[in-house]
Amino acid sequence: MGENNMKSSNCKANGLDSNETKTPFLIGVAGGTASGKSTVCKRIMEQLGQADMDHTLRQVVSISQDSFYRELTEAEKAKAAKGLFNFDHPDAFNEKLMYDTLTSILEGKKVYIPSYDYRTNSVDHDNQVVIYPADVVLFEGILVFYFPAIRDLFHMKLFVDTDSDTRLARRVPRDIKERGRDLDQVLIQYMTFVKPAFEEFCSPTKKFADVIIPRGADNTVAIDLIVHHISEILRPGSTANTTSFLPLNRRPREH
Ligand SMILES: Nc1ncnc2c1ncn2[C@@H]1O[C@H](COP(=O)(O)OP(=O)(O)O)[C@@H](O)[C@H]1O
Ligand SMILES: Nc1ccn([C@@H]2O[C@H](COP(=O)(O)O)[C@@H](O)[C@H]2O)c(=O)n1
Repeated sequence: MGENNMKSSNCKANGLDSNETKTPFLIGVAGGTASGKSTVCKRIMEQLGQADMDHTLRQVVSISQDSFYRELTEAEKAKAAKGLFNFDHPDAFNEKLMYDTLTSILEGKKVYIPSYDYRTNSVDHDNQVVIYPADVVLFEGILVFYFPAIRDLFHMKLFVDTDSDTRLARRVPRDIKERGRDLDQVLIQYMTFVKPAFEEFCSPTKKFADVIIPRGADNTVAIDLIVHHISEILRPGSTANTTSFLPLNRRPREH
């Protein structure tokens, strides 16, 4: 199905005529490294029957903040290869690209997201992912609530709160198997940057969350409640309208 058909089917599902563009419901999912953010997003999509669907037809999409790491200089790349670059500091991200992409998504536009290669610590511009307009967009990452302008864009904010020992125990094998790291590198990076930056930049953003999800994807009750809420938004004939999805600071003034 083409892009226009997709937009029209989404609009129908929400009681809009095909010329109206719907503002997607934007959900931020924050939490420490390996807390289960992407697994929680995956569960939400699975329960909504969206996981194994053609991506052009999805009503719910999930995007990782890791796609918005900034390009490194050659000197920074050399440090990163030894686990000596701080990827957990807000300065490691391209905040403007993140903001511009999310605002385009909120305007109902199709956007292109770079993929990220953890093995080379670089953005892969040759493999961009197309994000088609959707009804619900999940944006997950360690610092999605850190930047005030970006934080204000979310309609709902979730914080995945998993014990730090569990997170480290999950991060070590993941980084070795999936991100091409060796044990020393993972542990040095964790103790030098990841843990202190979590305390300084990520953990304090928990206070902005609407819902805190203890134990991540193991917390099936929390996930069921969130899925129920999203289902209501997707329900055909839902009373939710375009402006009611807008963050407070972007809604037109009522007279
Ligand atoms: N509830 C869980 N039980 C066991 N392993 C899990 C659970 N949640 C996540 N994992 C594993 O932990 C690692 C990190 O999970 P992930 O969802 O990618 O975290 P994040 O997106 O927060 O970095 C992955 O290897 C994942 O398969
Ligand atoms: N080149 C990179 C980029 C990021 N990281 C680490 O990834 C973590 C964030 O991703 P999660 O899936 O774990 O949330 C973050 O803690 C960075 O340290 C990296 O190691 N290399």
